[in-house]
Amino acid sequence: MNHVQPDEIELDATPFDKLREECGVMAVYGHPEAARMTYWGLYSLQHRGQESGGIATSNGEDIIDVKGMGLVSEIFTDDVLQKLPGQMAIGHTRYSTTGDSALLNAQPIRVESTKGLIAIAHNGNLVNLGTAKERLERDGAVFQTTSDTEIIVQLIAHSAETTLVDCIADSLSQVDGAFSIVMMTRNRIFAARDPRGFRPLCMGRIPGVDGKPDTFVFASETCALDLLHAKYERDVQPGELVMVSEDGVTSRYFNTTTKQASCIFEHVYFARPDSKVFGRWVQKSREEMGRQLARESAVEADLVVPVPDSGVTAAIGYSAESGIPFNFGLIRNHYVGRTFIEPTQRVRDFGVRMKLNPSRALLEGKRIILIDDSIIRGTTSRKIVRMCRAAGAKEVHMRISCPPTISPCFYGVDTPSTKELIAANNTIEEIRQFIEADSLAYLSLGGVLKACGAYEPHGNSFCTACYTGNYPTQWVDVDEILPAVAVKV
Ligand SMILES: O=P(O)(O)OC[C@H]1O[C@H](OP(=O)(O)OP(=O)(O)O)[C@H](O)[C@@H]1O
Ligand SMILES: NC(=O)CC[C@H](N)C(=O)O
Ligand code: SF4
Ligand SMILES: [Mg+2]
Repeated sequence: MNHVQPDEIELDATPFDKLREECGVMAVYGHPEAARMTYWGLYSLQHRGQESGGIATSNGEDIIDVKGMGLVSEIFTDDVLQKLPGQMAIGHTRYSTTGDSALLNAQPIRVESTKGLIAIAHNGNLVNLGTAKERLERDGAVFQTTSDTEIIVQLIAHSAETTLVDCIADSLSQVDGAFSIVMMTRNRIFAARDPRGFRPLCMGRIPGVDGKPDTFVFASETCALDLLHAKYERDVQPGELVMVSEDGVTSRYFNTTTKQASCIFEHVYFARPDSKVFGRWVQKSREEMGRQLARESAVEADLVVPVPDSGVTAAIGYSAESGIPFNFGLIRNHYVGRTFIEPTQRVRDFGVRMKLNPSRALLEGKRIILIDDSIIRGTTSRKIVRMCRAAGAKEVHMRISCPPTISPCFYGVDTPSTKELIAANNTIEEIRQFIEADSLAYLSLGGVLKACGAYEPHGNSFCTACYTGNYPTQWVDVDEILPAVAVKV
């Protein structure tokens, strides 16, 4: 066995200095308070990235941007928002997957190019950086940042096409990997998704009052539209480039031949349950994952206990299907963020204890089933199993609402390397011993796909590479993706 052994807690550790999940993007076209609307939207997308945030606005003549490290609410005070005039805005919340976590790489990235001023915000990760960047540098491109996102703008600037929209389509057809992007020039907004549709991106509309034109909104998740009272219209489709200008909304496709591979982990963990992602409610998928898990791995017990926050919806489904009562046996401190990508093991251990605390009144003398969405390093599970036993639980059974995570992600999720993924290096029985549970079971791959509607008519096709090691793109570092020892189920 090759376990990471949790160290003892170090009280002077700073456990929450790097809370990183995913990126979130927002765009608003045609609103007198575009910056403020974008700010509220980003607030709803804060769970997708907490390293840095930024908003760029256009007043028709110039693009002004404000970016900072930290949370959206820390960067954008009322005074700051006043400095962002204009009826168009794009925004971003970041955790880095390419390039440092530094202000330099915060987004939106604003570039004065041969094709005019362009600002861009990106969720996802490009996987053919080497070839594209080298070629651009040979052609004289000077990069301002170390992030992958700038490549898209440099490709636009160096495109031989004549119209801007053709240059954008040309650029997007040369990059590979995951990109849900919003872009802005002085007078237009663009929104696009990579041909596989890895990451979500939706479009909404706020009807204009008193004969004024409608406002168009783009966001990573529909929960951002709700806050703005924007009506969800549709998703930006994989391979689609949407443009909003004073002439209205137009759309074209820059790729129609690549097979869809939307990220299933969005439904398992990342997205908020109140969001519709890839045209499907996350709530519905997650509840169904819990139901399917109960059908696949039943166990006798007195109580179903979710690991908050991400395990809650699946636990509701598990309880409904099994008939075993549900209750919050673990209480979450809401002032602590996500823990799975904390910088060091010691810090992560401490983080789990600060974040979750058992409710002895509910657990004492009970046989409990803990439901979580994933085991990444095993830190959370091991800690909480111990905590629950210390709080008097008689038996602790662990159920996970997705298959074992055996391979890292290269498409915008900062999963740890293969050697840190517990399921890449241990059997399920070994993991059970490590987390000290009475039993452990994962949802099957077929089960998670079914729960996400993949087998329904017009169901999505998903990327499941973190469970299978089968990556939908070719441009990945092969050494890194091969599990040290594949999980023996
Ligand atoms: O095996 P580990 O390395 O401990 O990681 C797994 C845990 O990390 C995630 O939750 P997280 O605490 O990040 O966020 P959440 O509050 O949204 O559930 C995930 O939902 C698991 O609970
Ligand atoms: N997680 C993401 O979507 C990151 C976007 C981009 N690749 C960056 O690193 O800044
Ligand atoms: S590898 Fe996993 S996390 Fe990454 S896009 Fe595919 S399913 Fe999503
Ligand atoms: Mg969790």
